[in-house]
Amino acid sequence: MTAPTIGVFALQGDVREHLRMLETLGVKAIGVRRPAELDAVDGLVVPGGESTTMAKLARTFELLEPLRDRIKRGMPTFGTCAGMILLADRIEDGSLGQETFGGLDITVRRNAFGRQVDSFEGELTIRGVEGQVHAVFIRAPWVESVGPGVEVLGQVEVAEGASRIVAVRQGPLMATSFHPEVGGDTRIHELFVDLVRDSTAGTTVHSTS
Ligand SMILES: NC(=O)CC[C@H](N)C(=O)O
Repeated sequence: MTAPTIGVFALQGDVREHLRMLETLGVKAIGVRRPAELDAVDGLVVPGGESTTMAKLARTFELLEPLRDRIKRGMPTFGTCAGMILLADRIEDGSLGQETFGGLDITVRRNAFGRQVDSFEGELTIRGVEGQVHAVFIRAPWVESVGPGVEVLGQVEVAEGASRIVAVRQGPLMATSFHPEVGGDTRIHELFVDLVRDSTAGTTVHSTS
């Protein structure tokens, strides 16, 4: 099978790190700034950055509707941090009126971890990845609630006995609150590349939950 082409939404955000990670995995990786580039990809990464700006730029560059359409038609898409916000169907209060690409039946809270722990790192267990994953959170969102079709892949403990969801999957859509493109661990990207390969091979992607 030929290697899939995976795009990285490239109007704003940590584009380069994702491209490098995907190339390490033997995938053809391209930046997506225009509808024609979106047409050329089998899957898309929406990176971290600033979600309000990213949505506005997507609209300006006439990518917003084509993106929504591709996601609706089942394009495997992986959102990290701001990318998670953009894939969410709902944003908790404070961001009323903010547009998203949507697709994931989740409600997210932006900048959820608060000022004091604005940015932090930790070891997480992620479903589908053996052992621990070192996760870097930068003004990260968390997932407040998930719909019935959403599989929780990872959580982080925020207080004794209280955890928040930071990684999810729904069919061909995946999202993490943290930045898996930082550092040399390619395993989260591998999960996504597998989703893209399954989808280009024409197999149905089943949720394991
Ligand atoms: N590192 C990030 O992607 C931060 C996301 C940013 N706080 C937002 O709300 O868009």
